[in-house]
Amino acid sequence: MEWETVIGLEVHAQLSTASKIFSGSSTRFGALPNTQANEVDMALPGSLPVMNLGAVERAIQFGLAVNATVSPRSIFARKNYFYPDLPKNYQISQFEIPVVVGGRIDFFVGETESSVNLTRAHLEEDAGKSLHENFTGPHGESSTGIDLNRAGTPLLEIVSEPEIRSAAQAVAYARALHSLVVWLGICDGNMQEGSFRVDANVSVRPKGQAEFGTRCEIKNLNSFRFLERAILHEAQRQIELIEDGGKVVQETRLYDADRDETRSMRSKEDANDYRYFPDPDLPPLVIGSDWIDRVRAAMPELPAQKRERFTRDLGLSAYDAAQLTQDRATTDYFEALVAALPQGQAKPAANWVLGELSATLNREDLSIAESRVAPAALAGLIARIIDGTISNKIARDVFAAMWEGEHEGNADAIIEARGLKQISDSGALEAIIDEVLANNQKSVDEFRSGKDKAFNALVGQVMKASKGKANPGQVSELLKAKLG
Ligand SMILES: Nc1ncnc2c1ncn2[C@@H]1O[C@H](COP(=O)(O)OP(=O)(O)OP(=O)(O)O)[C@@H](O)[C@H]1O
Ligand SMILES: [Mg+2]
Ligand SMILES: [Mg+2]
Repeated sequence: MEWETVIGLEVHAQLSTASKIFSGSSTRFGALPNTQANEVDMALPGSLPVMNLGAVERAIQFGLAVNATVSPRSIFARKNYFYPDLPKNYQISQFEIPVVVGGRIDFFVGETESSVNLTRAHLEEDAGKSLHENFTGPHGESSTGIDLNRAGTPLLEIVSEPEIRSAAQAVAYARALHSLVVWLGICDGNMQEGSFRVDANVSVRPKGQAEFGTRCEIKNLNSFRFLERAILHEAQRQIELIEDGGKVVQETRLYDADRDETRSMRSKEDANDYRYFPDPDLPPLVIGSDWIDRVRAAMPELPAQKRERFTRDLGLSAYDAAQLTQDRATTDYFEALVAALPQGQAKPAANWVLGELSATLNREDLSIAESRVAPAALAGLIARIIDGTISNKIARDVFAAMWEGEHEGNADAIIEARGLKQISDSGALEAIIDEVLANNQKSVDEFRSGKDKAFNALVGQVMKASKGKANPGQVSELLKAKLG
């Protein structure tokens, strides 16, 4: 039987506020345990939560960026459950009316355009952390420590519709979401530190069946690779289970990266298990249109707007535009490069950024902000290709020399010093061509007897004889004239 995987993702993005969502404690990562937990975070009797407007503002930014509805009035609710690192025994979250409703993320899966609708995004607080390592109790027994530094850290939980149909699409969606929140500056995106965590809901159904299968939820995936592996494994597990006559039970599972498998954690609680009810300590969150307008006015140009501008005004393909807007630093670099080039040269600029520059950065494991060739210097190199001084092939060598800092990374100085100027003088070219023709009689004969390939071989020989410096277009013309 052919199976289809159905996936919906819940993403917890930690909002980049300096203090917690309902208290004044710092959210800085890495502090000593419990040095950043005050009476609200510890749930001492009589303490009351106070809304951090910075967190709300970031939620509004997100809502605007994904074309969602920002609720004029949303409600905080208590989600009740017991966990040692949740001192109130409930988490403040939003249930019936979240701050952001709907919205959509557009992205590419490989070179194919795709989009996923969002159900909602709501504000909530994070829990603390249980530390199971290195704790010994008074009688030498092993014990668990509780660190409440993370308790009350602001989260935006972004919930997708169950519209995703493959692990690759899930990863591409999560990457797009990640790059958007980082772009907006509302989340630092640091996955190792847990600033962006993904829960994957996975079910399978026979292809063509309308109803969804029973979902399992794999919690807290903190890398894109784990997300992909976890979904692939979970879908396979469910398919095998059903084909063996079993039934999927709704549950929460854990992905074990070391063993590369998912494992049951607990049977899944439903919403009513949490006994949600409006938190009487917090008034409804009211967001007026004036506030939304102020946030909108202060928003940076969004990746989607840049993409549109790049395709419309610069004539780039949608794919190139998407690649160039994956993060702000790449976009900034590309725009500086285009600005330093004559008009109409966006395409070669894009090719260089996405080609040679990206490859070099990858190889050296550097970010584009750390590029050893600045946009203005790269523009100097591309200008020499455009005016025919050097070929694309030679330009790659010059780029490598610029990268190594030769002649202070100045393309012109390198071309001059290495004598790389393209030979466009027809007298000089003809001399080389005559010699090549004399030495390659076989190719000449083949060409005359109708083998077109032989022509390319001759062009190649001329390029080789000129050490790559011959102007290829001119070589081709001169060759044609001589052979024709
Ligand atoms: N049959 C299904 N198969 C796969 N995904 C599903 C299915 N049904 C729902 N989903 C997805 O599961 C997710 C449910 O998230 P939601 O936050 O609404 O509920 P929850 O997981 O019960 O809540 P929480 O984990 O926050 O307590 C959504 O992303 C939704 O698209
Ligand atoms: Mg959820
Ligand atoms: Mg969930």
